[in-house]
Amino acid sequence: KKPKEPPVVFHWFPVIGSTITYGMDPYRFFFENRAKYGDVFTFVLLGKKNTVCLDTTGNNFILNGKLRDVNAEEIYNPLCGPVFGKDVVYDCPNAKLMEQKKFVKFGLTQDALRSYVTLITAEVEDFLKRHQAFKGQKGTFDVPKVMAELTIYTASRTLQGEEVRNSFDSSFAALYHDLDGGFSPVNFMLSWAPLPHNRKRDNAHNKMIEVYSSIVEKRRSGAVKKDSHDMIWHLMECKYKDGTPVPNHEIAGIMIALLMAGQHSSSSTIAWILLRLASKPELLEELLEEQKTVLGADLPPLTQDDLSRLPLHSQTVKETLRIHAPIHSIMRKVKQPMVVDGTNYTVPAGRTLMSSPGTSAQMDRHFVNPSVWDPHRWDAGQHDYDDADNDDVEKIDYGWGVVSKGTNSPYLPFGAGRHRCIGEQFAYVQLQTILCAFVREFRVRNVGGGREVVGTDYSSLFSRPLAPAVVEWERRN
Ligand code: HEM
Ligand SMILES: N#Cc1ccc(COc2ccc(/C=C/c3ccc(C(F)(F)[C@](O)(Cn4cnnn4)c4ccc(F)cc4F)nc3)cc2)cc1
Repeated sequence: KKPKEPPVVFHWFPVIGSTITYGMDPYRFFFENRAKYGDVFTFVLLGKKNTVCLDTTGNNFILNGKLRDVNAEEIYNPLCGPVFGKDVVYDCPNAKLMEQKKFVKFGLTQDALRSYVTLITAEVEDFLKRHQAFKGQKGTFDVPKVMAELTIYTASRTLQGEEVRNSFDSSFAALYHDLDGGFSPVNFMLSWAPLPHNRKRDNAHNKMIEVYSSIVEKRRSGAVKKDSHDMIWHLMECKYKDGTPVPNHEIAGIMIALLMAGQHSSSSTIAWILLRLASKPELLEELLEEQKTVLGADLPPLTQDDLSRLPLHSQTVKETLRIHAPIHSIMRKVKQPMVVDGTNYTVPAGRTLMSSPGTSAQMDRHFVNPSVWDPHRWDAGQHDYDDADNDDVEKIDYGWGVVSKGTNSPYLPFGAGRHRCIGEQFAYVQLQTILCAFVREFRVRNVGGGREVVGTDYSSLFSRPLAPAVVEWERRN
């Protein structure tokens, strides 16, 4: 007798299934169907059955799944392979990805992060003084558009290095744009199709591999002095466990992957932070107060050590990621039949599992008034569930550093388990530093002073604010 499978969400048409309702608003889709079917249910997305496993049990079941049971690269490589390149991330065995994550994690040293705070501050201050959108004393600006530009400058100046940063002022920006055109949900299905956006993607990818490889060659030749902590220098010195150094095309592919990851996640998050502050300007004043109280009224240049002494700034980032997680759906391919934790359902091999930590982060059983954006909810002692940094949380090392399994946490914006993010520390340094510099320079508020916030655009690979999202700015002092 066939084992019992999870209930299937009602749908009128085969293939289309629930694609539109899910694609328009994944969280609304998850909550509505959770009310009908519970935490585990199946829906049809572009002709494929996806079994969703929600809440902390579902997060743990999928994100801490065993390598022999769940597989990421089979789902992600058709989309990511042509963008990132050969032999990196999902275009190689998981063991090789674990080593590549170790390289990157170990490249983000305290010294590197310390130097990034200074570099990011310089980029932001220069940007806020010279950018077209910020001429004069006050005005308006389109937050998502302007923050995307600022993010790419701050990320390329630090992680990518001087040569890449300078090339963004010219050809590289166009290459990035064409490559990014291939980084969209339609390519979960059509990444192989000889469509114009894929030809542009492939052309841009090949040119970017060239750019990175020539940077590496020039540096190996000794023509360039090592005077920074960028990730290219670090990867040039890394060796795999079997002793082989990282080949140039893999250094290039990893750097492209870091560029795409960081750009979409950080620019969406900093945009949401500013849009939320514009809807709640009193919090902006509190942030400035925090800096003056902790760092001194003369607001000396920010250092990395300062960041850990500005709790309201990090809580602002933390709370924004709770409501506005850039990745709303995480997927894995089932390799052999699995009984779903906490149920008597079995999912067959070949099924796609979908986890949504962002959904558990908005459940009222875990957070009071979950739809209210309130950084103070994270004030010391206001919540009890296991935070990643307390010691009675189960920890595990997949070869790229010890991580908390995040087994019972309803708050996992960076995922959990072997595929957990290694960019969290960099993201926090980048986001908090941009926030600090912005708070010092500007007041922001909604046009007309309202307290509303724009809706979310779920149509691309990363959730982001619906654009354009224009707010008023005014230079302080
Ligand atoms: C606010 C910022 C960010 C958020 C919310 C975020 C979120 C995530 C999530 C949810 C995952 C797990 C994906 C999965 O399980 O399939 C992940 C993995 C990852 N992220 Fe991030 N990320 C952020 C920034 C970054 C940055 C800045 C980098 C690089 C510098 C980065 C590099 C990676 C890598 C390499 C992985 C591992 C993927 C794997 O092992 O399969 N992320 N991130
Ligand atoms: N009609 C309709 C209709 C239907 C459906 C939809 C939308 O449906 C969906 C469904 C699933 C998803 C999944 C998001 C997803 C997963 C993986 C990745 C990633 F792999 F790329 C990443 O994790 C990204 N990352 C990590 N850290 N920061 N960024 C990454 C890893 C390592 C790496 F090195 C570089 C990386 F950048 N990116 C994104 C998004 C949208 C719209 C419209």
